[in-house]
This record gives sequence, C-alpha cells and structure tokens, in this order.
Amino acid sequence: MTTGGPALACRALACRADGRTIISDFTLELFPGERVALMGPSGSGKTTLLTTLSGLLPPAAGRVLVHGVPLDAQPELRAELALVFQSYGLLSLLTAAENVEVALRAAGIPPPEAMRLAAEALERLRVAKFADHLVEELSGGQQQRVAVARALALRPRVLLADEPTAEQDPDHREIVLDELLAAAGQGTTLVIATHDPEVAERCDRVVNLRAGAPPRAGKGSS
Ligand SMILES: Nc1ncnc2c1ncn2[C@@H]1O[C@H](COP(=O)(O)OP(=O)(O)OP(=O)(O)O)[C@@H](O)[C@H]1O
Repeated sequence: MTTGGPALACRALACRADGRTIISDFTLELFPGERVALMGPSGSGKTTLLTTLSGLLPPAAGRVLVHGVPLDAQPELRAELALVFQSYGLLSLLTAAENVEVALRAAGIPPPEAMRLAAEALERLRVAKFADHLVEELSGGQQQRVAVARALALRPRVLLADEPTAEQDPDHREIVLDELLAAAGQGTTLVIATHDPEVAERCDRVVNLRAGAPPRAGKGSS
C-alpha cells in the first residue's frame, strides 16, 4: 500500500448508463482526510460518479485507483471504500442494529465487536433508540442516519456519501455532518454529493459537475 499519494483517484473516467455517456474524461485526486463536496444540478451524474468510484459500477473507460492501485485489478480494495446510498440501501426487514452489524461482520469483525461498534455508531447518529426497530418502521431521515452510521462504523479509508443530509431536519443535518467531518479528521477521505451550499461550505473544496455536458475536468471550484 502506497502512502503520501491520493487515497482515491480516477483518470480519464467515463461512465455510461442505459447506453448513454453520463461522465467522460473525468480526472480527480482525493487525498487522505480531504473533505470534498460534489455538486451539480440534478441529473449531472453525481450518483453515477460515486457509484463508479465505489467500484459498484464498472467504468466505461478509465480507471479508479485506490492508493494508486487499480480497483479493477484488485477488487478486494473495495473494502477500503464505503458508500452511503441516496436511497440508503438498507435491508428493510432487519433492524437498524442488524443492518450495521451485518456490514461489520461481512468486513470480518467478530460478532461481539460488531455489536459494540454498531451500538456506538447508532448512538452517535442519534438513532440508538431505534436500534431494535425494523428499518421499514423508521422514517426516511432515521433510515438515512442508520445508513450513515453503517458506513462510519466500517471506518473506511474513503467514504462516499450521496446526499447524506437530504432527509434531515436542521439539527440532525448538523449531527450527520459533524460525524462525517469527524471521520475526515481521523484520516478518512470524504466525498459528499450535495445540493446544499452550507454543506459544501464545510468541505475543503467543491467539485462541480456540469449539467447537460459530460465534465472534462475533476478540479472544481473551491
Ligand atoms: N440505471 C440508469 N439507467 C438509465 N439512466 C440512468 C441510470 N442511472 C442514471 N441514469 C441517468 O444518468 C443521469 C445522471 O443521473 P445521476 O443520478 O447520476 O445524477 P445526479 O447528479 O446524482 O442527480 P440528483 O441530484 O437528482 O440525485 C441522469 O440523466 C439519469 O437519468
């Protein structure tokens, strides 16, 4: 594992969905502990880009590099990345706690430790009182906080969060943001797709995706 270079990078990336090019010739470098807001109008490709960077959607061209190593060459590097899905991606017939524990156990963490870490993460995201509730019984905002808790509990090197505050009231928005930014303070590279300028303001820089045309450069305004 290399150190000192970008935690996550993409070079000449192209993403396609349904036969259409959404992103093309996109280059970006993200450094350890960096906090980046990914902005752009609805439909500009933020979700598509995050999904590609996470390794879930294979790029149509170009490469995603994790600590300088191509993700397609070493798929196990995906364990270094966590994605908070816009639609949360929770298992609705499991409880909030089980959702977090299952992810931790899949990452190789033994059950007692997984239970402890899950409880801690749910507490930090103010959803501890719903730990034993089925996800399908929770509100959208509560589910979103469980999804953030799950990603944070994994302590990933890179956390990609797709509009993680979109369903939050102002108080909970600050809690979610504080927790995400705290992870960055501990070295996690953080990318937050957002429409909220106040969220972007708390990041180190902004990468803008333009509407209507595939973006050419990854360096956005800051
Ligand atoms: N699976 C898919 N099949 C067909 N088209 C898709 C698919 N996924 C994304 N798209 C299209 O790709 C474009 C970019 O969508 P994407 O969801 O990445 O944008 P976004 O910037 O995240 O939007 P929003 O801010 O509304 O969440 C849109 O035109 C969308 O319709």
